[in-house]
Amino acid sequence: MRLLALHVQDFRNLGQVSLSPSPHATIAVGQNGQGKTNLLEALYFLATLKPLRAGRLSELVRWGAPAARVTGRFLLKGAEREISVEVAGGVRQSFVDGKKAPSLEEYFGGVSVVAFTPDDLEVVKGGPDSRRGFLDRAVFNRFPAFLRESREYARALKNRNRLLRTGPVDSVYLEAYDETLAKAGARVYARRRALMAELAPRAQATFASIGRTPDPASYGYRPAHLGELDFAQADEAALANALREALASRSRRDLERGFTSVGPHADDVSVTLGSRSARAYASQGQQRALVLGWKIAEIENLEAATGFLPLLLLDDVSSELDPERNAYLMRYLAESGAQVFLTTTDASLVRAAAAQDTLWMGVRSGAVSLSPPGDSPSGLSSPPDGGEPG
Ligand SMILES: Nc1ncnc2c1ncn2[C@@H]1O[C@H](COP(=O)(O)OP(=O)(O)OP(=O)(O)O)[C@@H](O)[C@H]1O
Repeated sequence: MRLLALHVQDFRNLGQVSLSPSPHATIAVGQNGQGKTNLLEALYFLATLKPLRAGRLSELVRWGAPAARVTGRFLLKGAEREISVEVAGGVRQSFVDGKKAPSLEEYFGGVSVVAFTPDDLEVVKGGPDSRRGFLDRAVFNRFPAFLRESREYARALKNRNRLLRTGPVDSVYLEAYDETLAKAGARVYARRRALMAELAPRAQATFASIGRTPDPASYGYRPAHLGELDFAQADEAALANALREALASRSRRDLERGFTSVGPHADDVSVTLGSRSARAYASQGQQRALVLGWKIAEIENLEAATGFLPLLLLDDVSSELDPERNAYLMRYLAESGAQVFLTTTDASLVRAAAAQDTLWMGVRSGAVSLSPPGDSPSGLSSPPDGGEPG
């Protein structure tokens, strides 16, 4: 898979951007607050239909503009196809080759992306919700149908919570809501479990080579409150049963509190180092190495599963990693052959990922200036005047 062309219109502070990315590294250099992350976010949104940071879709539309639109032309299995996503009036619409996308499967058609941001580096010590988001992003990348499945779960959860808040509830009525929630929840459990089965061993192995510690890492997911269930082996019907029972047994408490206390939305991912909680005991450098191990595993896992390397989006992570781990990452990117987009305020931090055909771009006040391929800002360790190389 390769992105041949990208067009962005009125997305956040970006007015109009058209570029033909390098098959390898495309690097956006600029000072803080200029629009570098917005460019990656546009690409992430195109490839996943999910915002990277925004809470609401309307945040993605450039202030004062009626709509935001991102279009990408991809080379996939020898054929070219164009996908677009548009946001207008808080509503998203997706297109394939200029026509409304008939289905998500048709839209994605093999496009996949892995993003790596400074927020990811904080995930080990953050709260369960950020780890869940982190896990689910990997699940979306691996199983695009999860976009719809997780929404179904979110809808069922919202409906049950609304019912709990409206006061005394007929138990037969509540059971019907539990049934819907349990089925949708079982799907989410199964998807997360499948992803973890593939990813965790790879992440553990990658960490072993970058962690600089004799302690092994482990990454695990086990839903809470499912009793004696053998989570690793249970089929989807058994998962749904277990969740239905957990919902029923906690319904009094849920009614008192007005929200659902069990289900995939309340789970956590455990990350341990030498069998101790990494959140509680790992150093900051170790925590970041644990995340780096996970991200590299995600890339390799997607390649193994789909036969393609995903697009890689790295938002200013180099300045957050120590020099040794940054060097590891840059070497990995250069050797992997992946198509990668990097942002940085300091070109010297990412130069090791650049090859002869790197496309360097400067980003300033939402405008992108391009340097011809190969015209790297050599000797430019800190780009002058807002980072317009070349
Ligand atoms: N919907 C929007 N319309 C117009 N401008 C927006 C919108 N959303 C965000 N911005 C602007 O985008 C800018 C931030 O861009 P971005 O996050 O891409 O910065 P950056 O270049 O990655 O900076 P940093 O290096 O600090 O991460 C801010 O000036 C913000 O006000």
